[in-house]
Amino acid sequence: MDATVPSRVLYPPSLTHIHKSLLPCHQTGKLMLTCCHSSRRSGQEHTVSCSNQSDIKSGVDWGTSLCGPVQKRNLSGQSFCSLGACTYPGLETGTKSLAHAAEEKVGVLLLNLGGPDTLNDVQPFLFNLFADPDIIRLPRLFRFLQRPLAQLISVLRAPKSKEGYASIGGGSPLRKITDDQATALRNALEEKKTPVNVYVAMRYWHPFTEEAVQQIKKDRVTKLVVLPLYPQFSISTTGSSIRVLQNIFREDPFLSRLPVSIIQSWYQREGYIKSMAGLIEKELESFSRPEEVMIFFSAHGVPVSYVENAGDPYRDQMEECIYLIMQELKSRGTNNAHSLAYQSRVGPVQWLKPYTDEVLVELGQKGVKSLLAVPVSFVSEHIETLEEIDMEYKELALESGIENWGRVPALGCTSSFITDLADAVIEALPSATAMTTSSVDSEENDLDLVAYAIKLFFGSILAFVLLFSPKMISAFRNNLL
Ligand SMILES: C=CC1=C(C)c2cc3[nH]c(cc4nc(cc5[nH]c(cc1n2)c(C)c5CCC(=O)O)C(CCC(=O)O)=C4C)c(C)c3C=C
Ligand SMILES: [Fe+2]
Repeated sequence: MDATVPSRVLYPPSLTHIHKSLLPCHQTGKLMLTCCHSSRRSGQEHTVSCSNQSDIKSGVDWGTSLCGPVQKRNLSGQSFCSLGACTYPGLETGTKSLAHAAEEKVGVLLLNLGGPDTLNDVQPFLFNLFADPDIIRLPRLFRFLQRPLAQLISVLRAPKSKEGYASIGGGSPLRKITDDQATALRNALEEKKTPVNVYVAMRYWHPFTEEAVQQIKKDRVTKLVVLPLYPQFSISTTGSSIRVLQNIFREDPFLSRLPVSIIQSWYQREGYIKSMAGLIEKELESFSRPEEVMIFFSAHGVPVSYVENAGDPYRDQMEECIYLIMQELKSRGTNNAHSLAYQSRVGPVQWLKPYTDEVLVELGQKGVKSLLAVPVSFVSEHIETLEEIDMEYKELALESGIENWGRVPALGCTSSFITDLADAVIEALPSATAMTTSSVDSEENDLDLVAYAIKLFFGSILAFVLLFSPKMISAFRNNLL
């Protein structure tokens, strides 16, 4: 890694920062927010998203505030973003006196998805997930339908999801694994002479983000590092959790002044890449002819529109991540063939391709005999590794002619990985600044009752038409919901 890289840590995407980065778009001339993200495919730095001002207000289009205005590229081809330091009146950043530093109480907030603890939790968990406007992105006119739609989809999907959770022991293992990671991270930071409190904030199940934030307030934390447990950024995961955090922080006088540093993604960190390469190498050894094994990266998908319309950097980051892991393996003398596909699609829209199930069948038909599946978008075991990969995809692969199947375990508490997360936290600390916001959102929230009634009327008609559209009906038939 290039030692001259100033920081890979991003500041909280506050509206203050967003306004600073409004620029006229060279294509349309409209005022646009820019988010820089370099791509390995082009080999050059380029801007992947331009979103117009109305999108900013919606609070949904996370393409707008992913990286901030400045992005640089280091010599080894990795991308990072940086923003100028943003100080808040009355709060010094970086140069604290020794006496002040002694009173410091650092918190680390781990962001994760959460999962149902029992089968009874499955439907309410799914409701929380589908009620998230970053998961089902309805046009503004239909936003009032979010909760009824979430209720409907969660009830329809619950039986299928319950079967999945039943087959992995009756609930999600996410809470326990995340708690273990929190403990391991606290210990690793203690060893590095950085004592911290670690908090867990789940997006869709307990402990909810609100619960974690209340604890942070109670503990009078003086500086906070926000660390998502997703290596790559997506609007639907890290973006969604940060939006919730921003909403909570905006309303609270203590929290809105708390210096915060948000690590938005860390897929390019050396420790993570090396840890992944280590797990892959180890698992390859369990095959009788390791050099003939296809390394098959399977990432959780997102709808294509997130990447192509909303500027989600997820696909670019995923491809860069795979590139870096393969480079690391090559440098260790492992030159296996590899491929990347996307799993776990839900609903009647197009998701990132190629789809994992289709690629497995194709590989089998092409004569691939040995395959090592590598889950790459998440660092814990969960339903999509334990059920979807280990059961469904394994069965499909074997039926398709693949004879030798293996799967790399999720990183979990692998010590080199946890140590690297601890380093990421330490690197993030100096850039903590207050999350500041403007009043743009509250102006927008002023309710116009007449407009609301009109929206409700036409929206209901359209929702009815949509729900019974051929696409929706075929999604039900094909078991995609
Ligand atoms: C990087 C990881 C993830 C992305 C991106 C993501 C997007 C995304 N997910 C859904 C719908 C569902 N996800 C579900 C479970 C689930 N999703 C992730 C990770 C990502 N999701 C994890 C780790 C889990 C498992 C949690 C657990 O309990 O172990 C589910 C519920 C399970 C099921 O019924 O299949 C749904 C539904 C969408 C729509 C989406 C992007 C828009
Ligand atoms: Fe998901």
